Amino acid sequence: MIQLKDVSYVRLGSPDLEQAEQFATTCLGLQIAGSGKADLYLRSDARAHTLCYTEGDPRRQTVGFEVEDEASLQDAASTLDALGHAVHAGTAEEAERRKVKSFIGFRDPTGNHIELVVRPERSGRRYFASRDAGITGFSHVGLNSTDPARDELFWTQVCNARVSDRIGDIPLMRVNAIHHTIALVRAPQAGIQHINHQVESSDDVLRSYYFLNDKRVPIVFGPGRHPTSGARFLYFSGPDGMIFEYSVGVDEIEDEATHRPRQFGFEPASFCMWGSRPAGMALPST
Ligand SMILES: CC(C)C(=O)/C=C\C(C(=O)O)=C(\O)C(=O)O
Ligand SMILES: [Fe+2]
Repeated sequence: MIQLKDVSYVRLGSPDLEQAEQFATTCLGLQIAGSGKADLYLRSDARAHTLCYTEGDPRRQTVGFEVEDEASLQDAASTLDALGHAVHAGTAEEAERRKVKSFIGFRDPTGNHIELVVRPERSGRRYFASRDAGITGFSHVGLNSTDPARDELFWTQVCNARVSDRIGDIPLMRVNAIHHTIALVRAPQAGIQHINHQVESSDDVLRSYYFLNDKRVPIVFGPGRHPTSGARFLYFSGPDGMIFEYSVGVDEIEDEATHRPRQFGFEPASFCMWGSRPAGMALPST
């Protein structure tokens, strides 16, 4: 079984790196960690980077997950290969661009591009926000799925993800104690459905609501509270239509052995217990 430790980074293609930088620093609040030939690295926590914009097609989206060590990476490559997933062994140059020791790439059953990485770099310097959004770190992703039941089996049986809760057929899955690191949302094609950063307090969520409204950043859901993880949240849209989420107060699963996933209906109240309705997100809005 592939033992995922944590989500590590997201790589997003963008035709306009200047616009991406502007949004990431003045709206989202990430810190520029450097730029390469066609790469813009951004930090949100102690890691050297957690988001990288690369010049190119916005449909090129990748999520990186950390595995324990080189042996685990090689085991993962064999497992995926045996199951018929084409596995790309990252070159030294590609690994350097990702600030990791080594990595492999493959596609999940929907076609999402996934990378497994060993020894992602941390920074000796603390994260210093470009705007005071209160970000404490990159925490989870929503992934599109053309068949959530099939993909849930991939993430839970081929990998070590465990379902914390379900909303309709959307599984919210953890790979460590945090309520979820991956959510699978039904969609017609592969892609990242949303990118979550944790913030320090509910005040940060609400402050950003007013701040982003002032900046004319489209708010697509919230402020609200998820009955699933208990988190207070705000979703807004960034360059190339990518949805970003701030949230605070995500539950931790206290007892791995006894936790049973709860089933929530596929209805607005399951996404927000305060009554906020998603607008422009592929979720039930009425
Ligand atoms: C998948 C939808 C968008 C969702 O937001 C559902 C719940 C939660 C939560 O319980 O915190 C998320 O943040 C999430 O799954 O991303
Ligand atoms: Fe989320």
